[in-house]
Amino acid sequence: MPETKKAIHFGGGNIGRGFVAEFLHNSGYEVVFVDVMDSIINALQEASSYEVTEISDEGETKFTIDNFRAINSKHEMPKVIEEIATADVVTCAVGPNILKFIAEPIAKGIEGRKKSEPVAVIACENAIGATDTLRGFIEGHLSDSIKQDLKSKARFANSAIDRIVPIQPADAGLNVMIEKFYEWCVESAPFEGNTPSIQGVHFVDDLQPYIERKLFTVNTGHATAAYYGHNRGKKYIHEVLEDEELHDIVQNVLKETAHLICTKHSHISKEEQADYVQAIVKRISNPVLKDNVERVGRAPMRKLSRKERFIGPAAHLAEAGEKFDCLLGSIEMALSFQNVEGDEESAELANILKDKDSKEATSQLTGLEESHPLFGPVQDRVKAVQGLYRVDSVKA
Ligand SMILES: NC(=O)C1=CN([C@@H]2O[C@H](COP(=O)(O)OP(=O)(O)OC[C@H]3O[C@@H](n4cnc5c(N)ncnc54)[C@H](O)[C@@H]3O)[C@@H](O)[C@H]2O)C=CC1
Ligand SMILES: O=P(O)(O)OC[C@H]1O[C@](O)(CO)[C@@H](O)[C@@H]1O
Repeated sequence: MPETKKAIHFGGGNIGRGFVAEFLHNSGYEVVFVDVMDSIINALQEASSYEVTEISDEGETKFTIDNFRAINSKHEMPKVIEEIATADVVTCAVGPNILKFIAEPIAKGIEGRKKSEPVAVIACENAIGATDTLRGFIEGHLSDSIKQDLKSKARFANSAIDRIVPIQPADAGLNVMIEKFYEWCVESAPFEGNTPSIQGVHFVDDLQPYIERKLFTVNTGHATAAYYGHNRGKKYIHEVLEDEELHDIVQNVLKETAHLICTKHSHISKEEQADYVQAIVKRISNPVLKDNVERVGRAPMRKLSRKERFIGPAAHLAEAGEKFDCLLGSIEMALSFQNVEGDEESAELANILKDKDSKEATSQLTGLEESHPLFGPVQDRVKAVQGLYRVDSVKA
C-alpha cells in the first residue's frame, strides 16, 4: 500500500480550511492543522469531518473533508516540529504579518528532517513573494550547515492564491462556504521536475505575471470597493458594486492597473485582461457571498505598503509617466479606513495620521522615497485625509 502523504497547514481559518485543506485532502494528503486559536483547534480535534460548500450561479456543491488532525502551537510546539520533520508539504494561510511567527517551528522541523525527500514549503498568502519572505525568516533560525544543503531538506515555492471566502456565519462551526471559482498558481522551478501532486494547482514557470495580475486586479478592485463602500456607509461588497457611481470607480481603477499589466507582461493581451477584469467584477458583485466591506478592507496599513495592491501599481505607472489618479482615489479611501472595530491596523493608521506630519506619514505608510514621482501626489492625499493643509504648509 502506498504511504499516505502528509501536509502540515498553518492557519485553520477560512482559506486554510476552505481552500488549501480541501485541495490537499482531495489529493490524498492527511492534513495536520496548526493554529494558535483554541476554539478552532479544539473543534478540529473533536470533529472527524467538516463540510466545504462551494457556491455559484448554478447552485451549491458540498464536499466532506476528513483525514485531518490538529495541533495547538501555543501549547504543543514540539509536536508541530516533529510533524514537519516527516511531512511532504508545509503550507500556510495565516496572513503575511504572521509569517515571522511560524518560521521557527518550520526551521526546527527542517533541521530535524527524518524523510529523505525535501519538504515542499508553499505560503498561501495575498502577497508577492510570500514564500521567499517566509524562507528568509526560516533561514534566520537555521544552522549554517543546514543552510548550505537546504535544497536536500526543503524546496520553497511562491504561490498566488485566489478564492473568496467571506466571514462565515456564527453558527457555521468548522464548515466553510466558499465561492466555486479558484486559482492557485505555484512556481514549478524550485521542484526541479518533482512537483508535489496537488490536484487543482497550476504549476507555472514564471509566477510574476500571475501574482501581479491577481493582486493588482482582484485585490486592487476588491479593496477599492471595500474602502469606498466603507466611506459611503455600505455594509456588503455587492451593495458597493450595485451603486452605479462606485461601480464605475472600481472599473476605472482597474483600467489603470490593466494598462500596467498589459504593458509589463506583453503576452497578456488587452482583450484577455479586459475579460479577466469583468470576470472579477462579476465575482465580487455576487450577493450570495455577503462579503463585509470591513473584512475586505482589513489591515489597511498592509494594503497601503510599498509592494501592495495600490502603491505597487501606482508607483510603476508614475515611474512610466502614465495615469494613476484613480488609484490615488483608492489610496485616499484606504487612508480613511480608520478606527474600524476589531481592526488593529485601522487604529494604528488613525494614530499615525494624527501624530505625524504628512511627509512622515506618507513615508512610513507607503515606504516611498521622497524623490519618487508618486510621493508628492500621495502626500497630497494624506494631507487631504489629515485635513491639515495649513498646518503642513507652515511646517514645510
Ligand atoms: N479569505 C480569503 O478570501 C482569502 C485569503 N487569502 C489570504 O489567506 C490568508 C488567511 O486569510 P483568511 O483565511 O481569510 O484569514 P483567517 O483569519 O480566517 O485565518 C487565519 C488563521 O491563522 C491563524 N493564525 C494566526 N497566527 C497564527 C500562528 N502564529 N500560527 C498558526 N496559525 C495562526 C488564525 O488563528 C486564523 O485561524 C491571508 O494572507 C489572506 O490574505 C488569500 C486568498 C483569499
Ligand atoms: O487579507 P487580504 O489580502 O484582504 O485577503 C483576502 C482577499 O483575497 C481575496 O480572497 C481574493 O482572492 C479577497 O476575497 C480578499 O479581498
